[in-house]
Amino acid sequence: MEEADESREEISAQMPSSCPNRVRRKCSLSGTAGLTGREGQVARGSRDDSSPQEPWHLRNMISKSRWKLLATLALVLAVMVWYSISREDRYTELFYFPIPGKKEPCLQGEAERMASKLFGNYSREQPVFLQLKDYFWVKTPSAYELPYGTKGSEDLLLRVLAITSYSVPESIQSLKCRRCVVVGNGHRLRNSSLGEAINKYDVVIRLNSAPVAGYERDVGSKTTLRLFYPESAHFNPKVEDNPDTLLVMVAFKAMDFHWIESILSDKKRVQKGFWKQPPLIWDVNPKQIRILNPFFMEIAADKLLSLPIQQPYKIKQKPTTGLLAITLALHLCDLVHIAGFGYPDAHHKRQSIHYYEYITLKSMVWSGHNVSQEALAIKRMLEIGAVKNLTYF
Ligand SMILES: CC(=O)N[C@H]1[C@H]([C@H](O)[C@H](O)CO)O[C@](OP(=O)(O)OC[C@H]2O[C@@H](n3ccc(N)nc3=O)[C@H](O)[C@@H]2O)(C(=O)O)C[C@@H]1O
Ligand SMILES: CO[C@@H]1[C@H](O)[C@@H](O)[C@H](O[C@H]2[C@H](O)[C@@H](NC(C)=O)[C@H](OCc3ccccc3)O[C@@H]2CO)O[C@@H]1CO
Repeated sequence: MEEADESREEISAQMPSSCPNRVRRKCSLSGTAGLTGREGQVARGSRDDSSPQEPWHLRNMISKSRWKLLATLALVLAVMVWYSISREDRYTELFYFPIPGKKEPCLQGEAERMASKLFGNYSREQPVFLQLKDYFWVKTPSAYELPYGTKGSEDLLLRVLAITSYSVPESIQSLKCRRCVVVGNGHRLRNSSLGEAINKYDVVIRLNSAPVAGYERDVGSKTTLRLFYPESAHFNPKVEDNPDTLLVMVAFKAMDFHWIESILSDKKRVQKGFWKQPPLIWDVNPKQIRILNPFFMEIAADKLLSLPIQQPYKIKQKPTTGLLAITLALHLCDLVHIAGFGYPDAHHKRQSIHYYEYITLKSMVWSGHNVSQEALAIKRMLEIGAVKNLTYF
């Protein structure tokens, strides 16, 4: 209070009484040095002022100045808060700590904005899963063959889509803001104690045959979507998944459609054409199966890894299932966090790459994945804030 009175006096002391109303602000800046006698008294807001209007104007101006001062302070404070938050983001961009027991703040449309930044001009209209209508009535012409498109596999696909579904479940559809976490299979999840935090996301995306049973403390137990291909399908999905988990098949070759059709329609199994034996008996509910739109593979390959569409080599380069899942999440979700991504560096070649088994980088020599290139793509996503990482990178 005292301070306020002082500042009022200070301002009023600088105010020449001769200032006309319209130039008051300018006038006040010119100062009152040398004001004496009555002039000085008026400038200080003297009570015996012959013009009864002046003290009111002075008070008005004082309160205006005070508001201006407060507004400036608030602005400075806001800038400081904004700056410190953005700095904090930069520090944590490679490693994000979820607050236990607290749901992540979710900004509707945020991942979509980030996806546009990353992928440039790309269609939001694409369905997440392939749908029968696109192959039944009007055959959707696809520019590419598998794995980036469905060209040449339409009839096979028609049969598969007739026995599977394509809808995004209402439980996901109805969410105002979708918080998603993509759980990679990396060794970094071991002893991470992230299970509880992972289970809190609306959508938990897992990959291949990554187990949860026995690893709940580190990786959680909720699985909303699991991306897989025949060679990576878990032999006992009921143990690792929830009854409502969507099993999303990523097709790399026509044989993958053959496999899922033979399983679901109980047709004769074909064993040739796979690089690893997939399950021949697979106990799943057909309602849980979806076929991922190859569009996401194209986006990951082209926009994130700059891979050529046509590859004349024996070992064709392709995105890992994890990178594909992040691409999908940026399309499906509003907030995308990741965990368990990142391979050991050259100095730790003998370190396991998985959280659930001992297997080294050597196993990936024929995989057609460029993990260094993928690391750069993920770092870029972390840097622009498109995704946040719950484990280190
Ligand atoms: C031998 C082999 O072919 N291994 C491939 C395996 C294998 O086919 C399945 O595990 C079988 O169940 O699958 C892959 O991947 P994998 O199943 O190992 O891991 C799933 C995804 O997690 C991310 N990851 C994994 C380990 C690690 N140290 N850092 C990571 O970032 C990657 O994004 C990875 O995609 C695959 O599908 O991409 C890629 C691997 O190259
Ligand atoms: C997302 O890719 C999946 C997995 O991560 C890859 O490791 C795997 O790569 C296999 C590749 O697809 C096979 N290629 C063909 C044409 O089937 C390859 O087959 C053996 C081979 C080896 C060397 C040269 C030619 C062929 O085996 C790779 C695994 O070692 O693909 C997965 C998707 O299917």
